[in-house]
Amino acid sequence: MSSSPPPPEPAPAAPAPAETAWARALRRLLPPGAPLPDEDHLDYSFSVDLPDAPAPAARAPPSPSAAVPRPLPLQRHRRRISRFLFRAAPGPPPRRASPSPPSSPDTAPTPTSLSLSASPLRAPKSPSPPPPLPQLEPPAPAHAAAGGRRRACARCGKGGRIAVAMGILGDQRQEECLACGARYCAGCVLRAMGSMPEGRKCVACIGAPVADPRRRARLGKGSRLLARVLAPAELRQVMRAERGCAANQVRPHEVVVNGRRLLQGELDLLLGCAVPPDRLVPGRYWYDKDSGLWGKEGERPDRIVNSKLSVGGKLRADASNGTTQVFVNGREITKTELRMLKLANVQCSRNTHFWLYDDGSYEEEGQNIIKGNIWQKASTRLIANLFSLPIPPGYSHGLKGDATGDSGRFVPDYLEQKSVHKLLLVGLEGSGSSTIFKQAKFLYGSKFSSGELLDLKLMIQINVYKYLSTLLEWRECFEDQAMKEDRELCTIDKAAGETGVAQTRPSLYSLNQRLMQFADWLLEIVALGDLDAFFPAATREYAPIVQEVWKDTAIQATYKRNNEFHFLPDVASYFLDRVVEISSNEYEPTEKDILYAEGINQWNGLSLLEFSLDERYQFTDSYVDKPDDPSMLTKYQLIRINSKGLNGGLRCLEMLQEVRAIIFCISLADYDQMWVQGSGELSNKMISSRDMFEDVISHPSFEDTTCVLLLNKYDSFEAKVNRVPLTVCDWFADFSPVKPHHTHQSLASHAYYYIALKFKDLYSSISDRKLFVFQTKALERKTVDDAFRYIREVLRWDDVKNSDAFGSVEDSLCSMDMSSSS
Ligand SMILES: Nc1nc2c(ncn2[C@@H]2O[C@H](COP(=O)(O)OP(=O)(O)OP(=O)(O)O)[C@@H](O)[C@H]2O)c(=O)[nH]1
Ligand SMILES: [Mg+2]
Repeated sequence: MSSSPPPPEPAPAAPAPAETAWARALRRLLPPGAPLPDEDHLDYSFSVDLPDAPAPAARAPPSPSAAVPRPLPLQRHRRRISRFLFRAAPGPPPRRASPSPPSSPDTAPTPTSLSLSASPLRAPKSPSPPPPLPQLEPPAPAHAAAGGRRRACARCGKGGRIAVAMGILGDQRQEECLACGARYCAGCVLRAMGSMPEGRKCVACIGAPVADPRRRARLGKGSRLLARVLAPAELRQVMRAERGCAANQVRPHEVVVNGRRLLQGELDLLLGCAVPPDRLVPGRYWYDKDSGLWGKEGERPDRIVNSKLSVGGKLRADASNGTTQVFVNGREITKTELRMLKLANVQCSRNTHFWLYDDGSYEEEGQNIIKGNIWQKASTRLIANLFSLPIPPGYSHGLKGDATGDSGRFVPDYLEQKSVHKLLLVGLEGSGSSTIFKQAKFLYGSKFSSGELLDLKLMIQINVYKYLSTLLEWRECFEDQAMKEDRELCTIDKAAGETGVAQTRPSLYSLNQRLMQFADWLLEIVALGDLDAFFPAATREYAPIVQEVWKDTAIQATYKRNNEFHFLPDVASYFLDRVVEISSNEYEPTEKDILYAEGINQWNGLSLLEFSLDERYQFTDSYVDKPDDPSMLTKYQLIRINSKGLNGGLRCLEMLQEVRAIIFCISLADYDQMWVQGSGELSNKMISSRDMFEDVISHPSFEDTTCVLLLNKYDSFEAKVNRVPLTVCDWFADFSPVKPHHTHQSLASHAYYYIALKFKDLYSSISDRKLFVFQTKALERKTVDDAFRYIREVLRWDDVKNSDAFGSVEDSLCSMDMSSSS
């Protein structure tokens, strides 16, 4: 908090006398007493939670008696965890920066001001914060702001900047002519554009081409204004005409293929073939007739179109600016293509010349022997997909089932030829990234296949043994500790003159001999790293004894002290309670088991999920003609890499091309947890997450990539933060919340905003972009759905921001959904 500027003081509840209609309406949307945000400095870049929980005590930090376990060098234990033993009491109270002085309401941030700086239009009673979707427009593009009149309606002259600001509340938006760029307000658009036989064009512009190529991005995409003035069926017809009419198509002379301008017949051939270049815009392209590879001049291929089309000139060796000295059909390929071929085990030394055919088969020039088929292997298609190289459409169907797991479900049709937003989901182990992935699969993907379920089942079964071994290790530590104390007592008694031999007695943590034998055996296996090998043969055989050990009073007593140790997930008891059921042959993981399981499959490395989201967004009345045309839906590809996969200097991130957004997942509840870093050092888990976050966002591959931070496990965090002070994490040492009486902000919300701002500050110190933050409880599906819709809005807003740089898309859908955060 200290690093962020002091938030504005809460405004008085009554509206100021000079308030505008805009301000009055906005105030109705805000919680009582909330100050109006500064119109020019709205920040929607993080979601907020205006809690419905009653306010706890006025001064928030919990008492020092809620001591947090601190590291205690107890003894060198023979097993791995002893080094990391912690105990709660007796021991020094948690270290705090200093007893925080009572902060004055003037200087400390108030919950109200926090919420407002975050998202003023957040509905107060929602359990999880929906994306900040005010019906506000983004700030005027630079040219419009400067010119003012530029936004006036070309017919009635009304509008301009203030009217657009009024448009925040709904009814003064404008529509732009695709040809000349004139803008019309809702009242004039139908008169100015008539029946729109070619879509959004002034009557006088009918027949004229779409002058600015950047306006092409809007072709066929509806807008809120049109949705208001036209009936849905009419709007669909207009959008279809806009996409399909001849005048709006690219013109032959605007398209250069292999160094030659196209003729009308060639363009017709290109656009009329079964797999045409998607959304062809004016530009210079190269085309490999034999393989069907197609790309922009000087760049790697970006799609595969029909082969053998007689269009354009001859393919040149330097068409894609390759520098690899490896040639495919006469073109020197790019480094990315070479990397992909190498990973696909295609032998390509320097000066190799290949012939590649449209079915993926290839041969070396002059040898006349087909050496293989590059598209046949699922792994090659995956790699191509990750490198954003195109894949032929024919390969998405028949071979879908030839690999297991999500990473085996490659590339449905749309992935090959249409634009897909790649979302990279990462986070430290246990942050919940795989839970979010699984929720996304439940929400938008297909059902878990039988192969995937089997993987999950094996993973759950083996994890039960891991949980038990963790408990057994801690039991040993506690037993040693208890015996040591007992011996000390005996020594004192002896010194006091009592007779008898000082003998250590079994403690609460002692196991009987039979169980002890099993425990020793299991711990040996774990210590040797053999659990995976010994499993799954032992599952069913040992299930009854695992159950017996779990129910034993010694283990239950150990489990009761689980707040004193780490590395045991909350879900351990959920699965251990059902060990016999889980270990049976017939066991099938339920939906809840799948979510609770830690991971996605046994390898738990890389997983892919392709999906699209329903365009009708709950917080807006945005309109897209989706029902008729599913191809209009934006497609996403969620790529989840677990933290182990990111080890080794994040090298695998270099392979990922064109990632549209990083979704970084952090568990809020990690602030008091410990974590063994790659170096073997023990550190606070939140700080380890922070370090990983820094590494990922400063990776050169993601310089221009949008980042959304998901602060997950808010449920655990809410429960924990009242017990364990946030300040136990050194990074949060200056957290000192103040609770003004007129708000109902809980300590958890305070702490959440504080953490969000810490990350935002960190991000802005590294990047000149804005960090978007969203709160999730990944076990609650709705919050994950909200998170993905939020991410969609962030990306749309990004698009609008970019388009606004060209001054062309003020009226696009996106502009209504997400306002500026700059
Ligand atoms: N209480 C609570 N538990 C959660 C939440 N999200 C995930 N979990 C649980 O936390 C555990 C770890 O979550 P994962 O999704 O496996 O974490 P991860 O980031 O995938 O970690 P790795 O797979 O180990 O890299 C699982 O048992 C989840 O059920 C949450 O929001 N609240
Ligand atoms: Mg996991």
